[in-house]
Amino acid sequence: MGTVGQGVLRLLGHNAEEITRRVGTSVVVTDVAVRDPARARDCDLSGIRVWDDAVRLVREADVDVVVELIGGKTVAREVILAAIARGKPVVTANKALLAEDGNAIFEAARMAGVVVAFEAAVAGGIPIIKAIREGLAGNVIASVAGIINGTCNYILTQMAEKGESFEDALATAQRLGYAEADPHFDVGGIDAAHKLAILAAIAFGMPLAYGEVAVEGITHVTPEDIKIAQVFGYRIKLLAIAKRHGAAVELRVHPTLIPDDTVLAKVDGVLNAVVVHGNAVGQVGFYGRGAGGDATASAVVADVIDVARALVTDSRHVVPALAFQPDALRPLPVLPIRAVESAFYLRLRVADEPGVLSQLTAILAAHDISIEAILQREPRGGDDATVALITSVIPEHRFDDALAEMQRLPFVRAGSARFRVEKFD
Ligand SMILES: NC(=O)c1ccc[n+]([C@@H]2O[C@H](COP(=O)([O-])OP(=O)(O)OC[C@H]3O[C@@H](n4cnc5c(N)ncnc54)[C@H](O)[C@@H]3O)[C@@H](O)[C@H]2O)c1
Ligand SMILES: N[C@@H](CCO)C(=O)O
Ligand code: NA
Repeated sequence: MGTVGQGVLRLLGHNAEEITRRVGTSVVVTDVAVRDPARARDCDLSGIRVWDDAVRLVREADVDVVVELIGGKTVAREVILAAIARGKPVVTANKALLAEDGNAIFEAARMAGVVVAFEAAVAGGIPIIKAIREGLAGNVIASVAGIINGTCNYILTQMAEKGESFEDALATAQRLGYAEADPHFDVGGIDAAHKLAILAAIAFGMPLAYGEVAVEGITHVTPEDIKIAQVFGYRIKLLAIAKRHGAAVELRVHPTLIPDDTVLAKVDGVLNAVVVHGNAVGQVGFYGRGAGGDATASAVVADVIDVARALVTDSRHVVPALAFQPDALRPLPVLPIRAVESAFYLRLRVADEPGVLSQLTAILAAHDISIEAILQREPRGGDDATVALITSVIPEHRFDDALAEMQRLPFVRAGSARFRVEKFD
């Protein structure tokens, strides 16, 4: 019931209705184990049996799935092995344990016929495990690389953009629930190396080889290095790289200068990004929140849903074709496009005469449409002039009404262009 555990409990509550429609039955938290029952928590434990001994819970409670969100390699390992021994599927976010002891844990799970699911262990909310293991399974994967520690990326971003000190940025990352219990795992590059070992295993089909990852953290990256790199046109990011070289692989985590006009250079704050190179698909990129209670809970709950579906559905239809159970699909009214809101780009050909702009803008104002950008190009060689503009976000019917009125003006020629504008931020 720490950062991620509370996030999972909240999410299972908030999204209960849709989760039931996806699984075919409700997913209910019946039992939790906590270290300190007296501690105040940002989630509702009413109706839930609270244990002070996690291993005992797993051995004795009447549950279908065990979710391990304790972290570390002692109690967490005991919890997972006890669940496997009882034949209970396990969901965990524990990359440290999996990277270091995963070979033995997965073997024990295989022998017992039990699933150990771990989407939350790598890149938080980004569904990278599922993408590589299932979505890209038709490829021979040549490389997996990216930004996979949210805490380090947050610190480096704050140092570069806000001039914040390393210590202050780390303290904020801890407060926001991004950092590991021991933040040395983050800033020392160890957490990224744990995740890289997991990625390399599922990308290349090799056992977990955490001990062979070359690791360098970000503690010696100074504000001065960040500034000089910026002058050269680079950003400094903690990258994790796994690449095939013939029959060998390279596995490394280190601060890296990357050109500031590349996609990875623009992945800032707690965001993670993973780029996979497959021999059929080419390059595929994944991007999203890599840490934090809610983003990580998204991945944990996805695994819980996977496991729950397998428990309640016949094996040929574990994942419903349309994601929700067939009897849970509900028709939703689709908005007519005229009611959809968007910003618009408009280009008009107009006669070159006085008063053109003011009449066009008067019509827009009358329809309560504000202009975000506008330009007028003078006529060349007897041509008409061009006026182009971008509007604020408005319902489409309002834009169309204004456009129809503009097109009735005597100086507006045929041949206008109109496109929707999406800003994606
Ligand atoms: N925070 C994130 O963004 C994030 C993202 C991905 C994965 N993870 C992983 O998720 C796991 C949990 O991380 P977190 O950030 O929630 O850590 P956290 O420290 O907030 O939570 C861990 C909780 O476990 C409790 N605990 C410790 N020993 C216990 C015991 N014996 N019995 C019962 N409870 C016990 C602690 O009191 C604490 O509340 C870790 O494996 C971490 O690496 C975290
Ligand atoms: N401490 C980790 C949590 C997500 O695995 C990070 O900052 O990325
Ligand atoms: Na993930």
